[in-house]
Amino acid sequence: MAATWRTTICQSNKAPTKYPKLFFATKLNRFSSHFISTEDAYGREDTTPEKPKPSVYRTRHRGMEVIQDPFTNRGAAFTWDERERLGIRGLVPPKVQSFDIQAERVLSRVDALHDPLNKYDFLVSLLDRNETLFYRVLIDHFEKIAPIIYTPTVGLASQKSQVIFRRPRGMYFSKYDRGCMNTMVYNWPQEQVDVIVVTDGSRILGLGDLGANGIQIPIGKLALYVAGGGIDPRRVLPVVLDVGTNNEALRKDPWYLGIAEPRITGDEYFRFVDEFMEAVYSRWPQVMVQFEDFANPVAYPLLETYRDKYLCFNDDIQSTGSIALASILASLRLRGMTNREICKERIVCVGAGSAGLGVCETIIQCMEREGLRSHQAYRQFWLLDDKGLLGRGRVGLTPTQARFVRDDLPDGSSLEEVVRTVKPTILLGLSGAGGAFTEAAIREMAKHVERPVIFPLSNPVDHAECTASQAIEWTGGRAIFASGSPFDDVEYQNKIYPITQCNNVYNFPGMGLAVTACRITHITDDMFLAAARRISALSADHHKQQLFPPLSELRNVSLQVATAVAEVAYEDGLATAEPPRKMTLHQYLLSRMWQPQYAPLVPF
Ligand SMILES: NC(=O)C1=CN([C@@H]2O[C@H](COP(=O)(O)OP(=O)(O)OC[C@H]3O[C@@H](n4cnc5c(N)ncnc54)[C@H](O)[C@@H]3O)[C@@H](O)[C@H]2O)C=CC1
Ligand SMILES: CC(=O)C(=O)O
Ligand SMILES: [Mg+2]
Repeated sequence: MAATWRTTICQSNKAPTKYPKLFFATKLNRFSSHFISTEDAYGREDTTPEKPKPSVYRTRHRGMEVIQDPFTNRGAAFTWDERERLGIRGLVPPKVQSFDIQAERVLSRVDALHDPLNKYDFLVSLLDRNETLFYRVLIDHFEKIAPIIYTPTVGLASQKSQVIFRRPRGMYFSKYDRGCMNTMVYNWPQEQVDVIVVTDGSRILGLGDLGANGIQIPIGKLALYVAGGGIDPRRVLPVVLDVGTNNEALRKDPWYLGIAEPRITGDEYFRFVDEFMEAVYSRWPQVMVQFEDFANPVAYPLLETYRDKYLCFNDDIQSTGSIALASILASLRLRGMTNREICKERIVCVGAGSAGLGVCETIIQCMEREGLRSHQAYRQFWLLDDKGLLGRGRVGLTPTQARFVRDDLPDGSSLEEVVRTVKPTILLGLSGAGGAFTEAAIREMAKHVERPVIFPLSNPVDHAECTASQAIEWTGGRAIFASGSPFDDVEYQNKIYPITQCNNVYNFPGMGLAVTACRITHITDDMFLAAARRISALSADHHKQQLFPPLSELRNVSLQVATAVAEVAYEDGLATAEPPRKMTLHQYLLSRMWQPQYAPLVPF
């Protein structure tokens, strides 16, 4: 983060008379051709998509401060005017390098590195130096860069966080900060924050309790909010709640940067989170909070406590539910069926934690809207956890799990037994247990259905319940496959099978854009359902067997999600911003997307 934070953005639509040359020197770079809207990074101007109006960045920094602030730094790309006016002449190499060349150089450095963790380290250090360039490269090369700053490599980075630590990013609230959080939030240098992603590190991807190392996940998610949803990078805040860790190896590691004590639990834990939420909303009443990677025993209670009180959602429960539903709806289309036929699906879900339950509950909401009664919808599901099928007689279930208890098979039945009896049409994996979809189970499933839908959604890659090639091979090429982490396309019997990534990244950036731009006051299940339907409708013939567009189209998908969410919000009276009359909702949201551009940098 920058040493000082005095840069602001000029909101003016008028050419600043003082610096006419600079203003007219502004060029639209190639992002503009895709996302022509406004060059105002905060997007508050009443600009039309057809007539982008350039803005300028104004800064109070001078000299080295300009270079050390990642929001104003441009490396060797400062123009001569900027060098002159900001006092940096002689502090940067004499050649004015173009943004394109800079991006090319970054990409070649990434390609030259072989170890994924080194790539991660290189990219995060770029983020620390030059945010605009980082986002330019990420947006232009989502498919290459996202797997480094997001799953799977972010998992490795979380495990090694104490080794690769360079400088802090985001905020840490520890159990020793109790009583101080109300004042601590004012230590964050930005006046405005639109999105907070917070974790307590208790269930990081499928890797378990990683304590304060979990901070890498909010950092990665927020990078995708910016790149995918066009959220202003100055207005995002990654947070870790360090309530201790039950990971003994971390506690014993002298390099570990968190509190090396067991986690606080029960009322003490919930009071801690309460203090955090109150502190955050006392400073930023309109911020959206995303709960991320909280272990199941606390994830649902936290969501239930706060969903009506604050502007918040749980990514693993709600966004994952939305994207999994989108994948299923898209698979219906591939199978030549209508959305209504979702009611006939027999769904086996391996994993009955936050994500598994969130996904199944979202599908049930969709089935209900397609005409099934609630109890009928629940009958279409068979859930397994680490003890096997959730059956009658099982003790210790949460209220949500208890709704899925079956009495047609014994409690604890294995996946193979369940598949043999149930003959599922859809097999979901949200267990974090790599390899949980056995060859026997998948071959058995493939005996009974023409197009088995197989979604091992656990992250990172080696925690997926099966690989893409296993699913394709064991079903003789008939599987409709999607995975949580990216897999390469599969070649099987001289045919290429493109692989869809089914990850909540297709959902949350668009949610953030809609909430921020339309000032949505409350996030509802209907918004997630609308997002799912919109994403599923994006599957197109040109994507062949892919269920929806590849990650390279994340920005457009996010815009579609935002539009669907905003439509619901306005209809339900939950959006308070008034988009300019001359714009459609879609145009307005587009105009609000931050773009990585070097707008002319001028002194205050
Ligand atoms: N693709 C995506 O967008 C997302 C994927 N996930 C992934 O889902 C996985 C689970 O996440 P949560 O539900 O939040 O975790 P959780 O800890 O709340 O739940 C895990 C569940 O899996 C069960 N389980 C563990 N080992 C098992 C085994 N061998 N066989 C059957 N069940 C087993 C547990 O009993 C528990 O019910 C993680 O790997 C996570 O990365 C989570 C959110 C989004
Ligand atoms: C993708 C995600 O949120 C998870 O694996 O937890
Ligand atoms: Mg997660």
